[in-house]
Amino acid sequence: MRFLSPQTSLSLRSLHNSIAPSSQTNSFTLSRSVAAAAAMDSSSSTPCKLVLCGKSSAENEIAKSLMNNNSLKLPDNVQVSTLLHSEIIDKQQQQQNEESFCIERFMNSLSTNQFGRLLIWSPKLPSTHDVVSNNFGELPIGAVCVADVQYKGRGRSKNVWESPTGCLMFSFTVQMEDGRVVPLLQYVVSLAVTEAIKDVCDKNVVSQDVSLRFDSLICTHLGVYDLFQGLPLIDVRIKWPNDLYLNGLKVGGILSTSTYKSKKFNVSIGKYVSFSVIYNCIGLNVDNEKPTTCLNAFLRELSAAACALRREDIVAAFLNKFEIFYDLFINGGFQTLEELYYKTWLHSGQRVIIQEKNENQVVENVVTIQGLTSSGYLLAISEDNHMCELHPDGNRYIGVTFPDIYCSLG
Ligand SMILES: O=C(O)CCCC[C@@H]1SC[C@@H]2NC(=O)N[C@@H]21
Repeated sequence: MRFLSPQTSLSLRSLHNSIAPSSQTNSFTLSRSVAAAAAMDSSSSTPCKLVLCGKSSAENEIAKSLMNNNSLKLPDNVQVSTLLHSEIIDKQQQQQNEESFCIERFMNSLSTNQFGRLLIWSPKLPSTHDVVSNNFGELPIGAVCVADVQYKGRGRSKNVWESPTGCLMFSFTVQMEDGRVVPLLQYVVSLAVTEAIKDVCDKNVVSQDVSLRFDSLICTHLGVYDLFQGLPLIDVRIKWPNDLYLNGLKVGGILSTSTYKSKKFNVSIGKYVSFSVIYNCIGLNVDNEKPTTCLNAFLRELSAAACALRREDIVAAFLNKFEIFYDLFINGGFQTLEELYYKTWLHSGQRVIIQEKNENQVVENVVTIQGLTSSGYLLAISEDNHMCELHPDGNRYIGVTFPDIYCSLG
């Protein structure tokens, strides 16, 4: 493994142009300031509505106590109004609003033992990340927060995440004791998103009519459909470390943050333990074509008769998938998912140029991406057979076309 000195600044670009450059204009993480985004919220004086719903009576009891004790808080003194889904009288009216998240539909598709069993839904809030991170102590692990609109959406590298209707935006928590594997969890999340989208496409077969089946047959013949029946598979791919790409365009992203909690008393095992809490946040453009593309626009291009994907189905399928993957990851390590991960990411065998900047000189080296290192960075091999580790560099753009990663300390 080659180790590079801290002073060395390396940038990296692909030799192939198979992936669109990750520029600030074709992603959702536009560099508008968070303050400007917050100022856009004209209704900040009205309380933020949080609707709680449990999968079973156990989680509904937790929901009731959160509401009765006014436990849920938001930063910046944003007022919160907590409601129980079971007590909303105008449920029927809500369901008629096509754009609103259908809680019943989500709960019916959810089949997990832990993740997503307590749902917090809001028609409009600052950021789902703020809800799960500010209320960690109150919420059961795995509680999920979904918003129809965010007015203070966060992207990585302090970017703003544009969060209009049609974008699926949700966050949930995970608690882990082994800090060494925490950096790999975000890859489990990415993989669960791409697999969930495939699952939803597969399952939609039951709702298709005869004409779509006929359509599907023709397309299968043409090689567009992966399955004899079912919606065309939407092949969302992972652009390391945390972007989701469809047809060369960014369609979603993952933001994972973590905090370390030292020596808390664990009642169930009767001893003090240290652990990390990871806030996993997902933004996926399901139904809004701006500024790049969305899953449903892609589907419509494949088949005019295809049913649109619904956010409720995707979040539920994600949590179902994530629970299975998380179990494999915790019990067998990331290697249990590695093969699938490498099939899904965009980088296997990709040749990239590393630019090493030393004072005024730029030296270029070609390396080939091999996979991930045990700590979750990119493992690459140079033409003279030296291994090196490539680190992400947020959105820094160093005058090269691809990607937004560069090589730093090994
Ligand atoms: O920069 C990225 O690509 C990651 C974007 C993550 C956006 C999601 S949307 C739901 C959650 N709430 C936020 O404020 N951000 C994340």
